[in-house]
Amino acid sequence: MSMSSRPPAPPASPAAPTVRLVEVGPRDGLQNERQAIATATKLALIRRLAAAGLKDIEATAFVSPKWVPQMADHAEVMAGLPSAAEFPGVNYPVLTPNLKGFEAALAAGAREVAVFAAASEAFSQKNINCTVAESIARFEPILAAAQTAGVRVRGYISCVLGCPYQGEVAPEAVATIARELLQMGCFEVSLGDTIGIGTPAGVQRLIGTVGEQVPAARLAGHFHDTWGMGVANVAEAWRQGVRVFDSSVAGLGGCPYAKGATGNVATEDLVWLLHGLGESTGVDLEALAACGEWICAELGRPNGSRAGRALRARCAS
Ligand SMILES: CC(C)(COP(=O)([O-])OP(=O)([O-])OC[C@H]1O[C@@H](n2cnc3c(N)ncnc32)[C@H](O)[C@@H]1OP(=O)([O-])[O-])[C@@H](O)C(=O)NCCC(=O)NCCSC(=O)C[C@@](C)(O)CC(=O)[O-]
Repeated sequence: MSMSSRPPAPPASPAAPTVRLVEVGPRDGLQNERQAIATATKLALIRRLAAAGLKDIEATAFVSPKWVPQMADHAEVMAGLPSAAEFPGVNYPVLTPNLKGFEAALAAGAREVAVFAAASEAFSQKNINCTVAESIARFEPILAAAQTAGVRVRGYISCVLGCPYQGEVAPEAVATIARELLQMGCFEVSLGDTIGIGTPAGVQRLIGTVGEQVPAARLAGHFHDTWGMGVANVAEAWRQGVRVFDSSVAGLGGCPYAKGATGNVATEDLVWLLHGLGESTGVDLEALAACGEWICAELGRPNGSRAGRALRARCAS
């Protein structure tokens, strides 16, 4: 391709981010990988993500190693995180399904945790072996202990746009759980399209309904890209006023309890979209794309980011 016909460079991101990106690659992106990934590789991924400018990097999950073996090295990951001197202002949240997980996370130095519920009873049983109401009750002592310890708690809701076991999910059910999580003390609720089945019309209905009970400023969008709607769904949620999005470098991932679900929307694709919308993310897209290429080579899997592949092709031309 000649220089003159090259596409425009990605718009640069000014210093102060206007949209917050929560990079979930080291957790959501890796939890479903069949091959055991070395802790050193996970830590190298986290370091590269921080170097690319990401400020919220979900590092691991304090879940049962019998349920998700890939996250069994959670304490080792926490022990090897970069220092605040190396990457100032970077936050490394972790998943905690119950008090046991929270206590282990706290002992390992976590300063932010996430509890995870579902808007579908069937998914709740498969994922955390309890009903939705039981899961909320399990979170109560986590929220209380976190408050005492000065730890922030994020809430996730899975299957907000459909369930792999149950099918349709009513936006009203999502709204009720979102309100409950915030009332319990979660600072934010991330709405998970776990199987990536939603479309922008569904996102519009969802945010409209949830927004009647919860301000958009307290919501995050967590879209998987299984059906190729990830970027479109982020754009719609953004249009509805959501300014926090979860994503995974190179589109890594999938959920162990949602067969066939692919990774999250790729962080590179989101950064390209958001910069194009005039938002700033604080992320260096080229460094991020290089990180995506590197982790895909490490894992021996294709790069799921369209923007990442486009940047690579441009650099190679
Ligand atoms: C919740 C449990 C633990 C219940 O699992 P359970 O088997 O019902 O737990 P239990 O309380 O009966 O305990 C059974 C054993 O697990 C141990 N145990 C109990 N708790 C823990 C813990 N925290 N850490 C380590 N070990 C633990 C406990 O000590 C005991 O050990 P044993 O006596 O048999 O040796 C289990 O179902 C679990 O770990 N589930 C996690 C599933 C998971 O990680 N899913 C993926 C993350 S969610 C997701 O990806 C969706 C999201 C967030 O990205 C948003 C979206 O896209 O939708």
